Amino acid sequence: MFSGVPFSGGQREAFRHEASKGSGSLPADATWLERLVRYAERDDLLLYVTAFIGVIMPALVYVLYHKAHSKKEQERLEEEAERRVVTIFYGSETGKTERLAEILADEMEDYSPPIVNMASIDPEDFKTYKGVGLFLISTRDNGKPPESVEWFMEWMDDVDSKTKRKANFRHIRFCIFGVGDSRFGPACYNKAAKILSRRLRSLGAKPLCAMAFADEKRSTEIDEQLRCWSDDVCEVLEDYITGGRSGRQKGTTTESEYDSEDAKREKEALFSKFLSLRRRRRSRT
Ligand SMILES: Cc1cc2nc3c(=O)[nH]c(=O)nc-3n(C[C@H](O)[C@H](O)[C@H](O)COP(=O)(O)O)c2cc1C
Repeated sequence: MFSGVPFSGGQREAFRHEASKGSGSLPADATWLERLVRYAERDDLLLYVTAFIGVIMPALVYVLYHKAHSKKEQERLEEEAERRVVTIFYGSETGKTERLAEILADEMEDYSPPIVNMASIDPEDFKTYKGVGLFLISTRDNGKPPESVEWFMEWMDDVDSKTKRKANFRHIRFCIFGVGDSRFGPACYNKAAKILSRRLRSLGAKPLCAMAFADEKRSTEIDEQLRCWSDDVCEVLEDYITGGRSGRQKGTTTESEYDSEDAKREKEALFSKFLSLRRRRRSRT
């Protein structure tokens, strides 16, 4: 019986036929699924199919996982790159602030910031901006912003009242340098810069540093006042760009700090002190 003589081809076929009969012929009312399974069982088809799935599925899962992961990583890198973009926005009535914007761009050449006149901002582009905005804005008659920029200020107010949420500009970080003259009185002094700051914050944008005001009344030239500010900004920017990914970074001013009148006065006083110290140091050399 166990002579090792293999079955002949005819015997094997007959055996298979018997086996298939033995596994039970399907009842007449068998469902299509049962028929399909029975059909697949024949000639080891089911075995091949399951073996194939067993090999292919893990490979497929691996490929899909890898693809999803690398897409996420790419998105993260793109977001990071957008966060590092620095743009100088200016609003100017007679051109002085525009000139300051050019000086600032030179001072910050490491960041190669483009200079954008706020009068020609595209609102749709601005809505998707995720970088740092350095805003330079002057104030004209009775605390008004430059005429060419009025629409932008109103648009920000409008977006705010329409969306009623702070999501839109939450990625934007900003620093503001107001250009004005304190001889126009405290109510009007650098009022446009103050309004701009309020509007940006009400839309969710976050200040990176305390607002600074150039005062034409000071004996220090406004160019020099700007240069002092840009030194501060460079430091804060470096912190921001190389530092934490979100929330408060070193040098970031929280809203409450920013809002506090005392803090503002203190910073103004410090800025003036800093300017006169620097002036004295320069005159000595
Ligand atoms: C007619 C006139 C009105 C001004 N009104 C204000 C004012 O209300 N508040 C303020 O801080 N500065 C005021 N300033 C000072 C300007 O903001 C300052 O001269 C500034 O450098 C102008 O910059 P710009 O040429 O970029 O607009 C006024 C200047 C002029 C000539």
